[in-house]
Amino acid sequence: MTKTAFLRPRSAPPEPMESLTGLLREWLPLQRWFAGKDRPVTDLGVLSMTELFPGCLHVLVHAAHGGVPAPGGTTPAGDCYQLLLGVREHPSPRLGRAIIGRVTDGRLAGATVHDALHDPRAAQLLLERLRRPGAAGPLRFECDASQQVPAGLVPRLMTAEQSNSSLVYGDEYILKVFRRIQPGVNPDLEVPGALARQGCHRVPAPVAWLHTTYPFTATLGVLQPYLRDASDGWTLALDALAAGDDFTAQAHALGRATADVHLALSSAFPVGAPGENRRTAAAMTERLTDAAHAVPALQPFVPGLRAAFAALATCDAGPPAQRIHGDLHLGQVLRAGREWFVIDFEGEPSRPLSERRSAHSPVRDIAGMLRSFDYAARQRRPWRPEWARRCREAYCAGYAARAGWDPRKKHGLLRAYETDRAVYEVLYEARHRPDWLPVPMAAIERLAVRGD
Ligand SMILES: Nc1ncnc2c1ncn2[C@@H]1O[C@H](COP(=O)(O)OP(=O)(O)O)[C@@H](O)[C@H]1O
Ligand SMILES: O=P(O)(O)O[C@H]1O[C@H](CO)[C@@H](O[C@H]2O[C@H](CO)[C@@H](O)[C@H](O)[C@H]2O)[C@H](O)[C@H]1O
Repeated sequence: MTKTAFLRPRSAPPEPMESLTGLLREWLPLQRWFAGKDRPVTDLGVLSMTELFPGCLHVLVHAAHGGVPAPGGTTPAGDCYQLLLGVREHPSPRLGRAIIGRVTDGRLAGATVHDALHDPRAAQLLLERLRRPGAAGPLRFECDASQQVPAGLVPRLMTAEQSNSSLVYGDEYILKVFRRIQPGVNPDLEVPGALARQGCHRVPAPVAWLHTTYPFTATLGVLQPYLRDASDGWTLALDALAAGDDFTAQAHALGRATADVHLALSSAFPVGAPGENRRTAAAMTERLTDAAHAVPALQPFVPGLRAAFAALATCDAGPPAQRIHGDLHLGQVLRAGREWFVIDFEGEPSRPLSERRSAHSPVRDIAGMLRSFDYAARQRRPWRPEWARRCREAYCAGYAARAGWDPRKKHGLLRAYETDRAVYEVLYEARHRPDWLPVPMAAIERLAVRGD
C-alpha cells in the first residue's frame, strides 16, 4: 500500500470469524463507546479503509442491528464507528488488551490487529499528521494556522469512562477521537470554534482537527489545549460531599459560567423564537413513550410524567431557543485555577446530529446540571437531598446574576426539562450502567409523584 492508499470496500458475502470483519464484530460490542449494546450486531461491513501510515489503518465500519431500531427511535438500525487499527505480523506483548486478534482470512491474512490508540508510536504519528494540514485518501487534516503544536509530545490514552477515546499529549493538548460517526460537522468542533471567535474564554478552542470526505463528510477528531491542573465538577462535588463541605460557592460560579457560555452561543449562532412549548411537550411525551417501552420500570410513572409535559404546553414562552451545550452535567465542566471551563459540546450521544445542532431552550442545559447535583448527592449513603437542593439554588442564582433572568421563576419549564432529562438518563443507564439505574429512577418517582 502506498502511504495514502485508500481502499474502497468490496461488497462480499458474510465473512468467517477469522476475517477482519468477523473479529471486529466480536470486539466492537465490548467497547465502552459502542452505542448499540442493547441490540445484537447482525452484520458488520467496512465502509472505508485508508492507510494512515505504515502499519496503521484508518477504518470506518458500519455495525448493523438487523432492522432493530434503537429504543427512542433516534438512531437508525445501525451505526458507523471510527477505528484506528494497528497491523503487525508479530505484535508486542505490551499491547496486551489492545489486541483484537489474528486475521487468518482475507486481505490482512497473517496479521494481528490491535486498537492503535493504545500504541504510543501510532499516537505520536497521528499527532504528526495533525500538526500540518494535508490529506490521506479521503481523510483531511486541518489546523488553526495561528497555533504551533510542538513536535514530539509524549502521548497517553485516557482511561476515563468516555463515549469516545481521548489521547493526551505531553499534558499540553488533548485529542478526542470520535467513535460513533454521523454525517456532518460535529458540534464539538463547530461550537468551540465559534465560541473562540466570539472571544469566549470558557471553552478550550480547537487547534487541529480531522475529517473525512468518504463515505460521507464527517468530523473524526479534534485537538484542543489540555487544561493541565483541572478537576472535573463531578470529582469536586463528590470530594465535597465526602468531606461534608459546602459546594454552593462552586455551584454559584458554575451557574455564572453556564450563563456566559449561553450568552456567547446566542451571539455566535442564530437565535430562534421563544420556546415553542407545545411542540417541545409533544416531542418529550413521545420520548417518554419510547423510553417506557424500552425500560418497563418507567411504566407506572408515565401518567405523572406526562402531566409535567402537558403543563409545559400551557406555560408562558420561556427564553428564546438558541444553540446550547445539549448534555450539560458535572462531568462536562472543569475547574482550573479559579475558573470553570465547559467541554464536550457533542450533545446527548443518542440524538441525531441534526437535532443536536439545532436551537433549543437554554433551560435544557440548566435542567441537565440540576439533575447532576442530584446524581452526586445520591452517591453517598445516607442520601443528601439538602446538599443537592442548596447547590441547585446556588447554581440558578449564579445563572440569574449573569443572564438577567432567573430559571427558578420558570418552574413549569424547568420541571418539564428536568423530567425529560431524567427519562433520557433512565435510558442511558439501562443501556450503559444498569447498576446506576436507581439514581434517575429516584428522580422519576419524585417528579412523577410530587412534581417538584
Ligand atoms: N481540554 C481538556 N483539558 C483537560 N481535560 C479534558 C479536556 N477535555 C476533556 N478532558 C477530560 O477528558 C474527559 C472526557 O472528555 P469528553 O469530551 O467528555 O469525552 P467524551 O465525549 O468521550 O465523554 C473529561 O471528563 C475530562 O476529564
Ligand atoms: O459521555 P458523556 O459525558 O457525553 O455523557 C453521557 O455519560 C454521562 C455519564 O458519564 C451521563 O451522565 C449521567 O451521569 C453523570 C455521573 O456519572 C451525572 O453527573 C449526570 O448528571 C448524568 O446525566 C450522561 O447523561 C450521558 O449523556
